[in-house]
Amino acid sequence: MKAVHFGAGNIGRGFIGLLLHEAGYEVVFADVNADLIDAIGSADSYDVHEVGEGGRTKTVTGFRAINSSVDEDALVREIATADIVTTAIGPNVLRFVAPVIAKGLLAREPDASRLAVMACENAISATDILAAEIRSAAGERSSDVDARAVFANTAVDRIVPGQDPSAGIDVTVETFCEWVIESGPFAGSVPEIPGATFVDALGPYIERKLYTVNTGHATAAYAGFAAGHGRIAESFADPAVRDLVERVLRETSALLVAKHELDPSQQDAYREKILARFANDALPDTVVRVGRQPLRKLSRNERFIGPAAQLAERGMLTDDLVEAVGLALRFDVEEDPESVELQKLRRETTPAEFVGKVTGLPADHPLTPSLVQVVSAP
Ligand SMILES: NC(=O)C1=CN([C@@H]2O[C@H](COP(=O)(O)OP(=O)(O)OC[C@H]3O[C@@H](n4cnc5c(N)ncnc54)[C@H](O)[C@@H]3O)[C@@H](O)[C@H]2O)C=CC1
Ligand SMILES: O=P(O)(O)OC[C@H]1O[C@](O)(CO)[C@@H](O)[C@@H]1O
Repeated sequence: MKAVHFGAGNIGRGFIGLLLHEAGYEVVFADVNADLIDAIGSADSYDVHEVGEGGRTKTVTGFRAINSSVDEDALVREIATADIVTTAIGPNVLRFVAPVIAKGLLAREPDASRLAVMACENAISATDILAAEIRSAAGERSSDVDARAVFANTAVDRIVPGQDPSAGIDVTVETFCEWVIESGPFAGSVPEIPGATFVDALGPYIERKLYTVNTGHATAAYAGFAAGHGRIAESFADPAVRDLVERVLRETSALLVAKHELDPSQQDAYREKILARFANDALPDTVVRVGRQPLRKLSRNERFIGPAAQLAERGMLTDDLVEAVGLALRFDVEEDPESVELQKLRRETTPAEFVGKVTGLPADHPLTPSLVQVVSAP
């Protein structure tokens, strides 16, 4: 069994590549980072160090590596003969890998089994976004794409911090991981991946994950940055930051319970477990990494505006989420192009224009006035 995985970064090596390896797949990593691909290509194994309570080290073997910017033909051949294609490259990059996946699909033998395509990104319906791009890249052969592929959305949860450059291709991760995949598209024959959980309805899982883990983590990052903290664990140990994270997650939990009819005590337990993960001092994670790409994180369906807009539409409280958005506006990191753009927009637009442009909310949305107010604050 063979899997082609796009993105040999933190999640690629430390989570999806590991689980595919444990499931018995040979993993072909495809990445545009030449140094990384050379390092993976010249290694026989790498270690995944799980840190925190119960952590242990796991070794991944049986992989190869392809530089996807220079060796497209080889990549097409690999996809044409693979069982699974996964991605962990960032939601905004999916459109760039779609053309080569389309070529690989169209190069498959017509009687080959259907290729399972799963985007493993922090975004709602990331695989649907990828599938649309693949169909578009296939042009008039888009119906062949659907005959040859099964597209399944997924939710991925494991905190994998930036890595120490001296660690080579080894990866340090937290012990927790959860890969949830929608089963419907497989029509009864899901791929064998023991580390993954297949569910009928992914919607509640992805919203619960994005609006709890990601909303809380990003709040800790933005509040921590504003308070002058560098590491996430240090930020989370600041009582004022922790208090805000807890308040924000009580608001998102209220939405999740109301919308998906979750058991409130189970959601409380889920939230507590996540708060303990944020406090993991063994993870060398930074507020700059977790807060990266603030414009994406402040967009319409993402971790702040997504839940806050739905809460406002239901007439429920959003004060703490709006406070967190206010802190996100102070994320000013020279090396992060979206942070630079965010600060530029703040200087060059009115608060109302800023809210419309960044969040995509119309002026008459019930959340808009409180956002305009927080953007107007000095
Ligand atoms: N790191 C984490 O804790 C978590 C990350 N995620 C999600 O996983 C995805 C990946 O995140 P990370 O692994 O942290 O990022 P990363 O930056 O460590 O890895 C991304 C990799 O994708 C590669 N890449 C970029 N453009 C590419 C292209 N066109 N073709 C092939 N490879 C390309 C980069 O060179 C890099 O090696 C993101 O969507 C993120 O939101 C989800 C859960 C947790
Ligand atoms: O990867 P994104 O979407 O930029 O979000 C930042 C971080 O959020 C988490 O997924 C969960 O908190 C991180 O570990 C992740 O890298």
